[in-house]
Amino acid sequence: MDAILIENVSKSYGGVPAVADVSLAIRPGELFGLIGPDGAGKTTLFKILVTLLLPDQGRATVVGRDVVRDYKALRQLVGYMPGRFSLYPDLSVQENLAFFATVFGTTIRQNYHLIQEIYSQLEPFKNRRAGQLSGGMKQKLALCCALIHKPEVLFLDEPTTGVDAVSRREFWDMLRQLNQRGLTTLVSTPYMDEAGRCDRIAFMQTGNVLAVDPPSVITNRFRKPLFAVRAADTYRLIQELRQAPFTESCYAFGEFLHLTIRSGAVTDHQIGQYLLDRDHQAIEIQPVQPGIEDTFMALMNPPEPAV
Ligand SMILES: Nc1ncnc2c1ncn2[C@@H]1O[C@H](COP(=O)(O)OP(=O)(O)OP(=O)(O)O)[C@@H](O)[C@H]1O
Repeated sequence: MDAILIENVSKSYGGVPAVADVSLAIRPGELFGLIGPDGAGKTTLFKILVTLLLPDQGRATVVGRDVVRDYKALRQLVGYMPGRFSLYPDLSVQENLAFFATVFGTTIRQNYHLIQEIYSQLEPFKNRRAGQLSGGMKQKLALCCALIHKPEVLFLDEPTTGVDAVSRREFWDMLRQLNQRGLTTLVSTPYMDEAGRCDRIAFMQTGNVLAVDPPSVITNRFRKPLFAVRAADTYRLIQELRQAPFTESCYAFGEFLHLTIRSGAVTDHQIGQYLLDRDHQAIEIQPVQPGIEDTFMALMNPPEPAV
């Protein structure tokens, strides 16, 4: 049995589709990532799966329970960490946790072993108001609150947005540990580097799921030559590379531009010559291995068919 099964689910707001005919199956014990830009429909899909929103069409089950018909039973079985701050800022760390435990008819003591490792980092601040915690600490507390009733499936909607890089890495280490204890986890993120830490990922854009695979399979599918290019005048560089006959796509990537080649062999030397002919200065060109972000860009912007 799939841990999460989504079959042709659609949801619109005032006639505008937010989730469009999405089907997806997530296996028990998977750490599954939903990757997509703002507005892709990730939050809407999460809300449907945790029974906070009704789908317009299609059906979905979580651990075999229907998200519409069995919503009451399901709420006990899922843990949900919403994207926006979900804690009570005026309650202390300990009071927040006790509150969530009580809502689910349990106590902190009963399930303390589940959160012990994470909560031990919060314990020195247990009397501090949640609103006064750092971003990383808030996120750890929200995770404890989502786990305190011993859910079978954990839903985390952009848990690391706005959190510093070190806390993000720590958070993913915690997710992997929880997952190794058998917790199925669906996590959404706009950060491509985090996608690589999932067992499988689904790309989502404008309500549609574009591809589902393990991260390594996704990047292996990227077959076009890829170059990182940099020069003194970035603005002119991107304009002129986009006009070049050999260019399929060109987009900003950190301090460089990533350039994919239309077809046929173009060497870094030929690209360099094209830029020298246009008086570019301080040119750097190197072939690079595609990452998940490159694959995502290729999926989002498929090349126009040649006419
Ligand atoms: N309550 C609502 N009323 C109207 N439109 C909405 C509502 N909630 C979401 N939308 C729209 O539906 C689309 C999908 O939104 P959703 O929040 O599910 O995407 P997302 O991938 O989670 O993005 P974000 O990270 O910005 O939350 C967006 O175009 C959004 O503007």
